[in-house]
Amino acid sequence: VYNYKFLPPTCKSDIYCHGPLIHTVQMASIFPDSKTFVDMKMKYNRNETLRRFNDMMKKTDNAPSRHEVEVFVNETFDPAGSEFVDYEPEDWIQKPAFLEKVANPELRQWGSQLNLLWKFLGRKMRDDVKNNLDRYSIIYVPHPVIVPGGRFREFYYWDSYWIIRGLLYSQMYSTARGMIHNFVTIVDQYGFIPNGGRIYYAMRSQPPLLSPMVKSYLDVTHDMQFLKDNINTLEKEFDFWINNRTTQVEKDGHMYTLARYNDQSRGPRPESYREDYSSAQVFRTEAEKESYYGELKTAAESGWDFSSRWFVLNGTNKGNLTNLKGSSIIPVELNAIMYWNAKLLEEFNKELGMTDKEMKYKEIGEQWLEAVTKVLWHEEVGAWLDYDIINEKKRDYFYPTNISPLWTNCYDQDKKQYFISKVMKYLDKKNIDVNQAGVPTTLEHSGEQWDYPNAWPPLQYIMIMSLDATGDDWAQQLAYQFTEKWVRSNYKAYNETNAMYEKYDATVLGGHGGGGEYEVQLGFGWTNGVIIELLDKYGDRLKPEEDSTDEGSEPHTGASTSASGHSSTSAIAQLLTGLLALTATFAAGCIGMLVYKKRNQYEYNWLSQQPPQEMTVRRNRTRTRTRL
Ligand SMILES: OC[C@H]1O[C@H](O[C@H]2O[C@H](CO)[C@@H](O)[C@H](O)[C@H]2O)[C@H](O)[C@@H](O)[C@@H]1O
Repeated sequence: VYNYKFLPPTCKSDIYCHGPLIHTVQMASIFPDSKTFVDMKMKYNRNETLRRFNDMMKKTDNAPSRHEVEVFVNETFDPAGSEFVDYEPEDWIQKPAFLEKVANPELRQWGSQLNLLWKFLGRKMRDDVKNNLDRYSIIYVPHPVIVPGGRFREFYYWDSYWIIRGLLYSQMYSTARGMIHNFVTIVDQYGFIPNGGRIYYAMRSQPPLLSPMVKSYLDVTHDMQFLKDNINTLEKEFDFWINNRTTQVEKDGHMYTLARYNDQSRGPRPESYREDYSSAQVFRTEAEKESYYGELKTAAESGWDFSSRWFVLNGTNKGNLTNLKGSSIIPVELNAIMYWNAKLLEEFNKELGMTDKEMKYKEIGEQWLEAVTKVLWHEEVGAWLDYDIINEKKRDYFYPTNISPLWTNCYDQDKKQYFISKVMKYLDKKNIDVNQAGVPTTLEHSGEQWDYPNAWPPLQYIMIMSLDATGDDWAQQLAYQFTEKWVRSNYKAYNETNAMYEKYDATVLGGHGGGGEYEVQLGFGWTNGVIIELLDKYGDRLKPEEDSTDEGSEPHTGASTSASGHSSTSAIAQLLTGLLALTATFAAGCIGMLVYKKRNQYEYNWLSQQPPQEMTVRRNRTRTRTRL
């Protein structure tokens, strides 16, 4: 029986996290997205807010209508997003060096527009937040942040890794430094980094990428003082994962320590309260319901919310959300990242002359590498695989993360060729490259957003950088093929809809992703960061679309042929068409930006998904209406 009684709620607040108020408001369905309510600011202090709520309940005999709840919310709360003021990053520059590396003029122009988007994703908190913290659900941070976009109005932990790398390529060093420093202050306060910048996320984290963020920053700035000032905090964050997220796995008579995602709190996710509470009704007992809530939050901690990757049904990945068992799965990338953390802490301490600590982390790294290899590597498969603790067996399903130990060098470097050739054969067998627009998240079509056919920026990045990091020709060629598909698809979607998406469709060139519990979001922090880095790395040879002179590119299916038929036109016509399209896109972009500047920043712009207009976006060869 799940012992939930001693678990704390998702946060202390009886407005934003638990208790009758959030239950009544969220179950009344006054907003299409449950996250809207928990992002609203209280007009009054907690006691007064509760007094008004109790009054309303008394007047309505504890059964308020939807309208009565709506009136209460409008009278007692300010709109979501009230914590921010307009902010344009001070270190933004118009022509960062990465643009010079992009040979193709269309892609260079696009890169320039992506660089511009940092201005529209910047958020700075009002002073009032600091002075009246108890009226907000936002977690106060001292420096401005770049947010993902749309409904995601606050920082997200793992998203920030790709955002910060993008900022560094855009030469926005002080914004990047500020974001990392925000995380440092949060670890000092909470002991770890929450999933996102809201108190309702404060009992779970996301993949631990703080030390890798610091490494990215140091590689560019060599700011050793920053490292010296913050090394203890980086170690503290690592300790959180070691102390709260590891478990023992037995293999061939030996015990190994490995990490897993594992939320330890009570109640539904406040930002998806109605969804969680309603779907939990299939369970009979409180203990079963609480265990289910725990699994939902554990999946959210992984960043893959939700996916068949966390379904365990009779030892398979079939089922639905009620079969979530992520806390009993040892995930490959989390352990590859834990190894990376240990190696970075070893390296950082070495640079600071802290020999004892350098040795300590060296030893932890060695133990992790051994555990990952013994428990997660499978020679007969040719890949690392997640491990199912319940059924004591490997989960032999394709995920891009199955090769993530190549990204973090979490394998025996003396056997590099052995690992590379095994992995290349594995990928070949899985036929991943048949998809024309990227690498799918899984091969399961569950309808969840972290499943087929969705393709996510961080997973493309992990796949590409894993292959590239090997230094092997064959692997690097495949990395480039994946890059080409991804860049072309993102570019096509941008040209057609003037938007960058949080996720795409691996099977449709220019198609955005879908599924899951909320509408696909625009903006979008990690998407822009990944594309900027790929433009920097491969910009010398990337082209926006396949042309007849392309060599070495894979044959594409008919659906991937350019909608404008460029391949059959002459070079001059191509150039003119390109220039025309570019001017039109740029003009549309400028108009979009002007509209954006004129409207309320949070409620009526395309970054926050509110519609100045409706547009049609192609998806899976049918046309669906998407609000921009
Ligand atoms: O509100 C539902 C869930 O939304 C977030 O998850 C998704 O967006 C995040 C921001 O881009 C991203 O980090 C995550 O991988 C996505 O699945 C949030 O992180 C979840 O906790 C939340 O329940």
